[in-house]
Amino acid sequence: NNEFGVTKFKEFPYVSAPHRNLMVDLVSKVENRLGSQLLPCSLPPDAQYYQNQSGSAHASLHIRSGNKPSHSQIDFILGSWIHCELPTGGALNITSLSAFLNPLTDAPNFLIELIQSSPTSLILILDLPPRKDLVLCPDYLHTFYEETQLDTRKQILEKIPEVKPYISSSLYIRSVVSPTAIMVRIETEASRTGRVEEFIKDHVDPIAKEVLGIWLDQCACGKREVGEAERAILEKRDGLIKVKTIEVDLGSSFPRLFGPEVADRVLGAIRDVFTV
Ligand SMILES: C=CC1=C(C)/C(=C/C2=NC(=C3\c4[nH]c(Cc5[nH]c(C=O)c(C)c5CC)c(C)c4C(=O)[C@@H]3C(=O)OC)/[C@@H](CCC(=O)O)[C@@H]2C)NC1=O
Repeated sequence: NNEFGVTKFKEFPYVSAPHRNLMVDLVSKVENRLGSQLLPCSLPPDAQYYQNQSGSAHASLHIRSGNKPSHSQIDFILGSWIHCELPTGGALNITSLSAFLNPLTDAPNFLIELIQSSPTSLILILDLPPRKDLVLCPDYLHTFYEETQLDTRKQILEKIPEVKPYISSSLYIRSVVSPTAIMVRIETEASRTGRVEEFIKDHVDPIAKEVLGIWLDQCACGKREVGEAERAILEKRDGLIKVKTIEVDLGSSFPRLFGPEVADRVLGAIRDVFTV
């Protein structure tokens, strides 16, 4: 019975056109390529759209699980947007799309997050987080990170003057990303309005679509041999990452943004999907 019933997840409201277009295009690219393998979103409606008591924070969550493991190596695809009005008059917008594979393959997952906390600054996280130890498996490093040239895209972005590395305060987060992870913050002068939108349109959009394309071709639709013992190790590692990233990303921000009751409900719904 909330007005979000009419605001579809896929409209990514509250963000600029280039930001919305990018997220809509990425979700469509995933659904067009993997749609036949994905079940419809089965989250309860009050987890698909939720808001805080005062209505100053609105959010949407969309999770589609892969068909039974025998038919798909997709664990689930998760899309989300969060909009919070800040007391300073600005707004916090976090949009994210993540794709998790199941132990039928050991290929990397996909993650993009755009975190905008002011009209002149944006944090971009774009990575194929590894699912195996890169020291123990040199061919994994070669196949997914060297051959795919992911580092060249990272270098292109970091050449842009307003782009600075984003160093997460969480050592855990730093430990789960790949060596080619794009974790940057762009800070523009207040006078240069529209610069962040230009950056998203000219640089983030094409690179994000290329990285997603690599993930779809080489990871989601690639074939990897995974033995029984290895599958058990993958299952454990994947489970630990899901539990821990919910805690790091959402554990403190959700109760603060949505209050304990809504936070518990939505985190519970996410955990139900994450820890199958
Ligand atoms: C595996 C690789 C990962 C990386 C590299 C990674 C990075 C980061 N995400 C952060 C955050 C974040 N993300 C989301 C989306 C989201 N995350 C999950 C997780 O299960 C779900 C289910 C959803 C959809 C609801 C929200 C809502 C949210 C924050 O509030 C938080 C933030 O904006 O703080 C500024 C930052 C926390 C650490 C830091 O402050 O530096 C950091 C940038 N997060 C990873 O998982």
